Amino acid sequence: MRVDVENLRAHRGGRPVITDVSVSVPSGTVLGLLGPNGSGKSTLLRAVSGLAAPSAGRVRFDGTDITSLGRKEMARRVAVMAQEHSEEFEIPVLDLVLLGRIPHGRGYGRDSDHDISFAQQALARVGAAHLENRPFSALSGGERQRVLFARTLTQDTPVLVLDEPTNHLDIAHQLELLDLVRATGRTVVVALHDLNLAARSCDAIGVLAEGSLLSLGTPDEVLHTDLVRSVFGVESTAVAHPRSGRRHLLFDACSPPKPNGHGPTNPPTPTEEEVTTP
Ligand SMILES: Nc1ncnc2c1ncn2[C@@H]1O[C@H](COP(=O)(O)OP(=O)(O)OP(=O)(O)O)[C@@H](O)[C@H]1O
Repeated sequence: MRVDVENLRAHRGGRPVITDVSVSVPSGTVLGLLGPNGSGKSTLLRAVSGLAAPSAGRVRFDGTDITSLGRKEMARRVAVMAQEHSEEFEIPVLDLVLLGRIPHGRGYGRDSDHDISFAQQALARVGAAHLENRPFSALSGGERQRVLFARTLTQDTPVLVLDEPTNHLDIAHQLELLDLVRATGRTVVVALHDLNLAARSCDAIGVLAEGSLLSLGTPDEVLHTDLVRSVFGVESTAVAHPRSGRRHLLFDACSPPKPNGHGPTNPPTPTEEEVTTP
């Protein structure tokens, strides 16, 4: 399912936080959103998933304006993994994951064998099958994150919206989760903070700064040392990964702040040697 964001603007707390963002995500591809804290990634994801109405512009799924879709129709098209979750549920993990089946007609009666098997398979895919009878509230941060991703998979939607899904995960589980995201073949919009992980796992990268889409393209097109300096205020060196050949950024130090103390300096002429990927 194709996702188109057209001239989107969004306010939070009465303040504009997304200004005129347009981006298209072809069916079955992964768009990674990068940007400093507060740059508007979560706000954009909330608009894409229909959780918050934009102040202008629109989001289309396969050409259909999502404002014309009912709640259940949306829930069959897009599953969301939010950054913050207040679920201190005492309920067993399997029951929490089964909530993902609600848009597919499950009432509040008994779960069907098909739904249970679907949820168990999702738990197995995220390496959490052994947790199915544990109370969700008694899990570690990383275990919760994997269970919540299993619930997202269990919703079985063509679009996934994931807000920092690798939070709390150890490195093996970060790589596993993002490989799994790709392997689903769904259309994915995912906010990430790790630039190299994003480069490894996304077809396209969009960089947000102060609510604007500053750069959009393939990871190799976007992730350059000058962009990293100007957006994140960090000096870096780009090298070719010795095994994959992919562009990999090594981070050195924060750039000196501007004289007014706000943010990084304007990018000077790059001094780092940049190794071009083959
Ligand atoms: N509930 C809210 N009320 C008022 N302002 C908000 C609210 N939530 C977010 N904001 C503001 O909107 C702006 C964008 O926030 P958003 O959460 O979209 O950024 P983000 O890029 O996802 O940040 P992070 O990387 O820290 O998760 C920030 O300036 C933030 O302070």
